[in-house]
Amino acid sequence: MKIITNATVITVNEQNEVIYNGAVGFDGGKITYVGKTPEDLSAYDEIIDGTNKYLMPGLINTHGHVGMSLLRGFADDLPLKQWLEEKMWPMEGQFTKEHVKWGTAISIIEMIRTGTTTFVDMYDHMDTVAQEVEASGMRGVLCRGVIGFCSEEERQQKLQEAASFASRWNGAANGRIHTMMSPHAPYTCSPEYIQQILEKAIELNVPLHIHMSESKAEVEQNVQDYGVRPVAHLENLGVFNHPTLVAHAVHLTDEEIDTLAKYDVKVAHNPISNLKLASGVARVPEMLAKGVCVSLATDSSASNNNLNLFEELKLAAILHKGVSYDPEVVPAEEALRMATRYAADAVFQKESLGSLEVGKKADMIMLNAAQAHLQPANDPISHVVYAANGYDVTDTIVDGHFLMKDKELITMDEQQAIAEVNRVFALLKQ
Ligand SMILES: Nc1ncnc2c1ncn2[C@@H]1O[C@H](CSCC[C@H]([NH3+])C(=O)O)[C@@H](O)[C@H]1O
Ligand SMILES: [Zn+2]
Repeated sequence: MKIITNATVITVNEQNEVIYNGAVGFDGGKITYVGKTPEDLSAYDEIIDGTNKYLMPGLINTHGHVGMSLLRGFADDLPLKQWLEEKMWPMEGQFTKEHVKWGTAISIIEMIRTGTTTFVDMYDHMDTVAQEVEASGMRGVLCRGVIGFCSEEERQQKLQEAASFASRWNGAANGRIHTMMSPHAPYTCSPEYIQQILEKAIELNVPLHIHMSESKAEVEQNVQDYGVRPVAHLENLGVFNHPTLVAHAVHLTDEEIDTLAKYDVKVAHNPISNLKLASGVARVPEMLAKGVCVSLATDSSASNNNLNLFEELKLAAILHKGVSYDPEVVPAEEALRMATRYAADAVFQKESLGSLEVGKKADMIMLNAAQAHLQPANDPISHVVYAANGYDVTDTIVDGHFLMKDKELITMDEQQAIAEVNRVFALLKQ
């Protein structure tokens, strides 16, 4: 049994408790104690001093494409459609396993360094992504995303690949890997294809993950092609009768927000990506007010351009205040829940992730609180959301194992990943 002692514990439990001089005990990957630092520590065989540290749940990034870190800085300042069709897809078409391996490796390193302990990934070459998750000790919710712009034969082959991936890796890596099925978007998959993917998801009993209502142009195109907006389109196809996580949900009417609430559709909010691609600003306060589960995500490093979820945490808390002229929307505690508790719900693991509570997985991070920019030490939650940044994280623990200890990476070779990602990027034709 291990215990971290003398820390400021930000539990993100139902009561939003902060425990000063707190401690978290854990054993076999699970949390066994949360409370004040006990007088008697004789039951523990490892005692980790958390003095001057914030100890909190690891952040959960609910949407992204980690292989795309290879395209960081490759094509900036374009609108979504042009960016995808002219820049991303031609480059991704050349990706081999090796590209995805090293794009994934630098992403995982960045996430470990900035306090993310679980990430959702929609991509291809997913065996490679899953192997990196397994080797790194991270937690992943992974799916082989499929785009239907190809021959029927290729579409069926992609569907088989996605289903085979989802069934082989679900529960792998000591339960650290969960899987989903994923039609890329309503504008890249026909209704028939979406239904076939949905049927597989039902058969395999895994959730569905899809991009939805990201840009105004997408919504208009959907109305032209199918006579309805994307939400009604997916509702009509039966998608929302199945557990579903949608990415973006930027352009929504009041009725569409009601629909998402009614079916308990989970939302991954990607504020930086949506701003950078000029897609717009999601109606997060309205969604939260109606009880929609809204979580935070980075999207990929090609549209962000990093995977530091602390940036989303702050932006989600301030952006919606500015847009609504209401400083009371998305308060700090709510933003923090969107990156932890609600995100655990968004990946259908709310029983085991998202807060520091006895019985949950020991996925947690520590931040160095003894720094000038985190003084005076008066409100830890405010500081974590508004003043801290991802590189204040000193320790990252997943399933009870340290992936970073005192800023030192335990499972990943950063120098090798830096060298390899540059080598394989140079192999691509631009
Ligand atoms: N913000 C975004 N909106 C829509 N699609 C995106 C976004 N960011 C990345 N993508 C794309 O999402 C896809 C992930 S799914 C992979 C699809 C696969 N290559 C196939 O052809 O079947 C990638 O092709 C990305 O370029
Ligand atoms: Zn995406």
